[in-house]
Amino acid sequence: MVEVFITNFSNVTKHLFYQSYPQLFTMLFTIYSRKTNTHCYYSYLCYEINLERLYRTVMKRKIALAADHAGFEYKEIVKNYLSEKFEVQDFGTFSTDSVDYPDFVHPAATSVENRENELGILFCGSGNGVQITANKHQKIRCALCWMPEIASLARQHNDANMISIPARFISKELAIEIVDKFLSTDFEGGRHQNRVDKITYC
Ligand SMILES: O=C(CO)[C@H](O)[C@H](O)COP(=O)(O)O
Repeated sequence: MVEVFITNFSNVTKHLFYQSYPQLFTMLFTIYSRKTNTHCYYSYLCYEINLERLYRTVMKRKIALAADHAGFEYKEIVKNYLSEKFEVQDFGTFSTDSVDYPDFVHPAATSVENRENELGILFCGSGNGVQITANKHQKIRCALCWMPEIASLARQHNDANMISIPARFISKELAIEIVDKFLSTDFEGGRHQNRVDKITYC
């Protein structure tokens, strides 16, 4: 039954299914690989990587945004900037009234962990509070970015799936450049993959 299920699906369908039900898909794929005695883990990773690229070209990429009152204005600017090309999910805050950033960051980080959103962008005054909060999540690698080169490196070397922007310390133009670099740069893998793999084992 599992074999029929796996083999009858096109890769695109599999990927879309994986996007919606990652745990169920992974479970079925594991059963299938054991049953057929094939090294499906690697083929799964390969098609995951290739389909990720295909997916990006045909589907709008999903981006989570969250901010506190200090980052609210920058969040709105970035939201407007991204809204045409990306599917943006705004987790708040929705005004400059004083708030506590974890109330907005945790839901945004959870959505990236659950793969409801591919990547996330966070804003607060210094960028630190939102970053520290996001990095409490096991599957989140959130990098504090105050210049575009740091955002590129966060993707290339750290496979960062979220960034934090210090809204009180950089210009709006620079924030947009940082966002552009973050969203257009891929993880390099290789030696960096080994290091990233070791991050959560502490
Ligand atoms: O940067 C931040 C957290 O790292 C916050 O935006 C900052 O602490 C908010 O400060 P205030 O309540 O004084 O506006």
